[in-house]
Amino acid sequence: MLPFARVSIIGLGLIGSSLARAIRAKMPTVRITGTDADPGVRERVRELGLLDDVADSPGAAVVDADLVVLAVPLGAFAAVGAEIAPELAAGAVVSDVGSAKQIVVDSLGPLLPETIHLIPAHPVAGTERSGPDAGFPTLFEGRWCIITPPPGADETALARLSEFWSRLGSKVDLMEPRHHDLVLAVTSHIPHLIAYSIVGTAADLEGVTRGEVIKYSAGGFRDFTRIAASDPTMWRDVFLTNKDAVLEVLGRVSEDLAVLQRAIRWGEGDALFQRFASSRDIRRAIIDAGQDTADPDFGRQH
Ligand SMILES: NC(=O)C1=CN([C@@H]2O[C@H](COP(=O)(O)OP(=O)(O)OC[C@H]3O[C@@H](n4cnc5c(N)ncnc54)[C@H](O)[C@@H]3O)[C@@H](O)[C@H]2O)C=CC1
Ligand SMILES: O=C(O)C(=O)Cc1ccc(O)cc1
Repeated sequence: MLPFARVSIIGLGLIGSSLARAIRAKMPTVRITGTDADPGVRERVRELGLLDDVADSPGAAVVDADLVVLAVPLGAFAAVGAEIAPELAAGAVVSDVGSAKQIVVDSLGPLLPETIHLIPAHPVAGTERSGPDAGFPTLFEGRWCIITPPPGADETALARLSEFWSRLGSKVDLMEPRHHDLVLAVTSHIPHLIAYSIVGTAADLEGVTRGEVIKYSAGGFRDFTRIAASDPTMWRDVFLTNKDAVLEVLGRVSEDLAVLQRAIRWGEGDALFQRFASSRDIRRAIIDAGQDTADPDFGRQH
């Protein structure tokens, strides 16, 4: 039996539209409704035929749904929560795909009626692109989905959401929300911050023209520009909502950079070598774990 029969998706950009496509592909009998604040996005999703019904408001989109998934930037969660709360069917599961998790419990929890089960989740899968045309049905295949149930969460609701993501091809892990935020600060949020920073530095550097940066960009810089092309609204909200963990990790990154700076200044080749050699080990471990999405074999190992 399917874990959910009527799924509603609020926010139909990269992740929301990928979710709709994946549900269509893996659970074709599920009825999918949803909405987006942008009328142009609603129109495009209607043209693409991704949903059974595109509603004009979040309230109308969630009526009768047994699973509601918020796929909007984290800064919009409280507003969406307030709009859907009065319309939710008793017993519905409310979940999300947000990149930070404690904020979801804090912002949505107090707004939802007692009959509703809040089970936040984060598919650790995405790209630097946004909008409904950027979505694709295989986005979640072979990727982790981290579920962060609040203390005392309903076991049946949790099991149904785990089954839902498994059917979409994801590997499911459970984590405490604050721990998720610390782990993702180091593996995703700080790397994005460094990319935004280094691309900004290159653009502002006196004595090097923008034309030279573009013409002579080596692979490393090009990889940073891909990440730094990610959606500014989404990432502004990630840093504002995962502030504590990001600042904690950023403090460590600054200290470690200062150590490297000092080693370069004093010609400490051994220290640089040791550091670079242990970083290479982490890269190899990622490839061995089948987590390198640039690998042409990615997905085949799963
Ligand atoms: N982009 C990525 O690679 C990943 C993003 N996420 C999370 O997924 C969520 C959505 O991100 P994307 O799909 O990438 O962004 P996106 O920009 O492609 O789509 C977001 C959509 O939400 C809509 N929206 C904004 N405020 C709204 C509101 N109040 N009511 C209804 N719709 C509203 C926008 O019009 C837009 O179409 C974010 O919370 C992000 O943290 C999670 C995993 C990966
Ligand atoms: O495109 C990339 O490199 C990403 O890192 C995608 C991504 C962005 C945000 C998430 O919460 C999860 C994955």
